Amino acid sequence: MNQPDEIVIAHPDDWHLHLRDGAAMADVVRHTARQFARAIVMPNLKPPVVDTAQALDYRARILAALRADSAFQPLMTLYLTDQTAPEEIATAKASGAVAACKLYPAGATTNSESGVTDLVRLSPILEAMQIEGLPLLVHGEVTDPEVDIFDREQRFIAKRLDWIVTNFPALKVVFEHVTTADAVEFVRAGPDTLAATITPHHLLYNRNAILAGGIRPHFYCLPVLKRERHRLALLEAAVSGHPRFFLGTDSAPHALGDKENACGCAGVYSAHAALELYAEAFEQAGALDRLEGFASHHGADFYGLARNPGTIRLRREPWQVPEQYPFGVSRVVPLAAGEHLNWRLVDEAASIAKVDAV
Ligand SMILES: NC(=O)N[C@@H](CC(=O)O)C(=O)O
Ligand SMILES: [Zn+2]
Ligand SMILES: [Zn+2]
Repeated sequence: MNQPDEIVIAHPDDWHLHLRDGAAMADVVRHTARQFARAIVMPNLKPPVVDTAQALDYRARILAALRADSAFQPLMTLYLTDQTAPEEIATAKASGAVAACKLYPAGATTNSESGVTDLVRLSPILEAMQIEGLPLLVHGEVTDPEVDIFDREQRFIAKRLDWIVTNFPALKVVFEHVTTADAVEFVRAGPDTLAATITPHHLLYNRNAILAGGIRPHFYCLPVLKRERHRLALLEAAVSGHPRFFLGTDSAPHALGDKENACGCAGVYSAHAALELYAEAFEQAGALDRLEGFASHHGADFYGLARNPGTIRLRREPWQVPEQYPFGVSRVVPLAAGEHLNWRLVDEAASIAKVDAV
């Protein structure tokens, strides 16, 4: 098979990212800024980003943490709660800085304690978002402790997501970090207002990575990795060229001690090598030519934003991923730590900052 040594694609965006805050954020944001032009920044800080004023403050802290020559643009999100006021939606839209609102079912994932407990009572907010044209981003898992953790996404589709899509036909909905064949099918069969992000870890690993041969907390995330059949369905969707599947890393760093713990946190850190990891997955599927649509076109088109000018270049140049990166007062263990990746991002653009390993 013809194996290219270089890939040049339009400057991509990350449509699902956790940057955290403070000193830890300063350490991770440059990893994202050297790869992506823009990113949808998740609002699940402690306390969460629940209104426009907080989103603007957070945005200013992100911009302050970037190198002076960086052109990276954070696209902010609001964290919906039972208390979100419908008026807040118009304020958010008018700010020009808030690109979407995030629905965390209460208790579904990291820092989701303040999330929504009753979807039907959220109707006035969803109505306002539909009118304002603000997309809804969904962590799609039911939280019922009776439901098996491997079935929580699938169950969410029938019990919740279908209801949202049916009742708010003009609302743009992104089913975030999909992990199952069921989710892929639902998005494919759904209207043009429904899209999904796919992470690099769900494309590259199945649930054996967490549990076979020992328990590996750095592969633990939510929704949890699924069996191989689901990984293959995600890979097929990502490389299919379908415009409603696009890149969202869900890069979610936690301090080493919070992962390697008797009750380890959910979240995988992938921002250090996001494009390299996606390139690995697309090459495995023999579909490197589809990477650009997935990484650089589909997301912008769905959000109704301009595609980025400029390009980035990946070279076939095997390199070893560092075991750890700095993370505020701690360290973070990245995805594929110590492993060799075949592709490497070539730093070219003036806006691309060098990031040093530990
Ligand atoms: N994906 C994760 O496992 N964790 C995310 C939250 C989320 O996206 O659900 C985090 O903030 O750590
Ligand atoms: Zn989530
Ligand atoms: Zn996330």
